Amino acid sequence: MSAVRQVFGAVQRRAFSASTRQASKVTVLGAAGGIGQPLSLLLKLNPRVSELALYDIRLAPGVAADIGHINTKSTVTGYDPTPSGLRDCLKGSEIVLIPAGVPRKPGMTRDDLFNTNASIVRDLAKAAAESAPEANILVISNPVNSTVPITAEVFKSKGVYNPRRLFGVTTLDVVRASRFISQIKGTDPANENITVVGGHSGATIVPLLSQAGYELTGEQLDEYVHRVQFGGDEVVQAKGGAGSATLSMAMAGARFAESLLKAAQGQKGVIEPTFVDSPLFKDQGCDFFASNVELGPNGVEKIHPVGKITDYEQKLLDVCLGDLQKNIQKGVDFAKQNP
Ligand SMILES: NC(=O)C1=CN([C@@H]2O[C@H](COP(=O)(O)OP(=O)(O)OC[C@H]3O[C@@H](n4cnc5c(N)ncnc54)[C@H](O)[C@@H]3O)[C@@H](O)[C@H]2O)C=CC1
Ligand SMILES: O=C([O-])CC(=O)C(=O)O
Repeated sequence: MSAVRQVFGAVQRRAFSASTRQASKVTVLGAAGGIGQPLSLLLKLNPRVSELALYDIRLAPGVAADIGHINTKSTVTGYDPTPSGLRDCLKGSEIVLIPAGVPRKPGMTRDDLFNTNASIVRDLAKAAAESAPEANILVISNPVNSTVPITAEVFKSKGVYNPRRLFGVTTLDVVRASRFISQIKGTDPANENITVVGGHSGATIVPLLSQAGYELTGEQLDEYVHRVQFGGDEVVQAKGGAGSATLSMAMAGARFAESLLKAAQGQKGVIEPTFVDSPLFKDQGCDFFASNVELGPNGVEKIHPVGKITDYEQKLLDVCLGDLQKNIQKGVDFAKQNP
C-alpha cells in the first residue's frame, strides 16, 4: 500500500469512528466561491459534521456532487438558488457559515465592499433568521466590522436575536499573527497563539504580542503589527486582481466551525478569538468587539477581557475603537434604513 493510501486510510478510520458520535448539519452560504469551495472540502473531511448543505447563486449542486464523492460519512447536498432552495439548505442547521459576497481588488479597502456585500449579507441573514433562528451564524463576508452588526439587526427585527450565537470570523488574524511571529522568532507556528483583539480591518486589528511574552521593539514591532493588520492586503496584492485570501481563510473558517462543534458536544475550555456582541467597549460606542471567547453548547460562554497590555498596544486599541465604532454604526444604520 502506498504511503498516501496508508495516511488517507488512517484519517478515514478516525473519521468514521468519530462521526458515529455526532450529528451536526453545517450550512455554507456562498459555497461555490474562492473560500466556499475549500471550506466545504475541509468540512467534508470533518467527522463532527454529519450533513453538509451548500448554497450559492451558482454552482452549489456541482460543488456538492464533486465533494460528495469523498469517502467520509457525511451527506452533501447542493441547493438550487431559489427561495425554497435556500430555506431547505438552512433548515435544521447547527452552524451557518457565510462567505457569500465579493472580495477585494488591489487598492480597495474592506469598507469599499460594503455597498455590494451589505445587502447580500442582509438577505442571507433574513433567510437564516426565518429558517434557522437557533443556528450559530458565522459571518465571513467583508467588511466583517459592519456585516456582523447588519446580521444582528436583521435577527432583532425578526425577534430571534441571540447574541451568543452570532460570530464574526476573525480567526485568520490570529492564524497570521501566529505565523508571522514564528517567522521572526524561528518557532513552530503551531505552538504560537497570539491574542488579537478589535475588529477585522486595518487599524482595527490589534495584535497583543506582549501577552505571549514577546518584546519586539522599534521598527521590528511596527513592521510586525503592520503585517498582521494588513496581511489581507499582502494576499490581495499577490493575487493581482483575482481576489483575496481564500485558502488560508477556508482553514481559519473550518477551525472556527470545528471549535464550535467541539464546544457544542461538551468539550470544555474551547477558546477562539471572534467578533461578537460584547460588553467590553459598549461604553465607547462599540457594541461588537473581537477578543478571546470561550465557546460552549449555547455559543458564547464567556467573553475574555483584553487583559494587561503595554502603552504601545493601548495606543493601537484607542485608534481601533474610533474606527470600529464608525464601522459598526454604518452597519446598524444600513440595516435600519434598508430593512
Ligand atoms: N473574515 C475574513 O477573515 C475574510 C473574509 N473574506 C471575505 O469573504 C468574502 C468571499 O470571498 P471569496 O470567497 O474570495 O469571494 P468569491 O467571489 O470567490 O466567492 C463568493 C461567492 O459568493 C457567492 N454569492 C454572491 N452573492 C450570493 C448570494 N446572495 N447568495 C449566495 N451566494 C452568493 C458568489 O456566487 C461566489 O461563489 C468576501 O467578502 C471577502 O472579502 C475573505 C477572506 C478573509
Ligand atoms: O483582505 C481581504 O479583503 C480579505 C480578508 O479579510 C483577509 O484576508 O483578512
